[in-house]
Amino acid sequence: MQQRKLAFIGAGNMSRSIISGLIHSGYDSAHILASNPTAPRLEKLEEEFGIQTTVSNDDACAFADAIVLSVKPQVMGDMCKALRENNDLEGKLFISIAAGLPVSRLKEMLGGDYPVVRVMPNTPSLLGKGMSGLYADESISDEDRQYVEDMMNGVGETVWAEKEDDINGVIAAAGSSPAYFFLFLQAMQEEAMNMGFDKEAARLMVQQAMLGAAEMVCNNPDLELSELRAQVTSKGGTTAAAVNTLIDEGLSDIVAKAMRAAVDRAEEMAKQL
Ligand SMILES: NC(=O)C1=CN([C@@H]2O[C@H](COP(=O)(O)OP(=O)(O)OC[C@H]3O[C@@H](n4cnc5c(N)ncnc54)[C@H](OP(=O)(O)O)[C@@H]3O)[C@@H](O)[C@H]2O)C=CC1
Ligand SMILES: O=C(O)[C@@H]1CCC=N1
Repeated sequence: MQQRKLAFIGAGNMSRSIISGLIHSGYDSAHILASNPTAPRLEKLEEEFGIQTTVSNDDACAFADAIVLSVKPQVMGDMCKALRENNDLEGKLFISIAAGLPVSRLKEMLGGDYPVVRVMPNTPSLLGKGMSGLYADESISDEDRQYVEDMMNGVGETVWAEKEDDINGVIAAAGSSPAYFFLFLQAMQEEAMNMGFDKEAARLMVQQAMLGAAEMVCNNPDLELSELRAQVTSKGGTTAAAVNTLIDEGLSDIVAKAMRAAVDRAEEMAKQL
């Protein structure tokens, strides 16, 4: 992997997840810096990963060859405005992980035709189990593409989006989806507690079942998901009773609507911000 000097502007949940994955994949901590207006998050990152930190985005800009724009979409405009007013941005590669902000809008915010690659990661990057969608337009050099791909492969799996709009599909399927799984597990934990298990036992059961199921999916790429389900489902048995309830209550429809809502929200943000 090219060891460029990499700055994260915005040291929140997603930056921490990527930084953790990068450090564990061998990225030199001396080549990573994070900036954030409040110090506590920075102190934690320094302690945990030995990276450099600063409360000044301008110092981050001066340090970096590549800059991950990792603030909330709603503050991106103001943050970029200050960045372009105080710094020479020529020669920097920008990597935006923000939902709903197209490359064209990011270039306007940065005030020039700088190279911008979009990455849509997810928080399991923290454990090197991330899933990221990448998008770069034709102006981005092969070297820059490779750098971003290698960086995100260091923290999980990657797919390139052919069209920029496809990034919104990545948000629905992978960026936001860990939250869907957490919600599903939470509902299962709660029901297990209603059945009399204490909180810890309820959590252990649902998390271990999920982990085993996830590993079965990953270890059997040739088996359809429906086949894995069939292997658990005895005719006239308990699984059939549960699964038929989920199907009859419209689970597929609910999931489709939820994913569509994520895409709609990303499209709405693109118009508003
Ligand atoms: N969380 C996720 O699962 C995913 C998030 N994303 C994207 O990642 C980006 C960050 O999200 P996330 O990490 O969840 O959000 P967080 O709120 O956890 O992190 C944002 C960070 O930005 C800091 N910040 C605010 N203003 C500035 C500024 N002017 N300059 C520098 N830093 C600033 C905040 O500091 P403080 O809180 O101290 O004010 C905070 O630490 C978003 O654009 C989101 O769309 C993409 C994929 C997945
Ligand atoms: O909720 C959000 O907008 C961000 C993008 C994907 C996950 N978190």
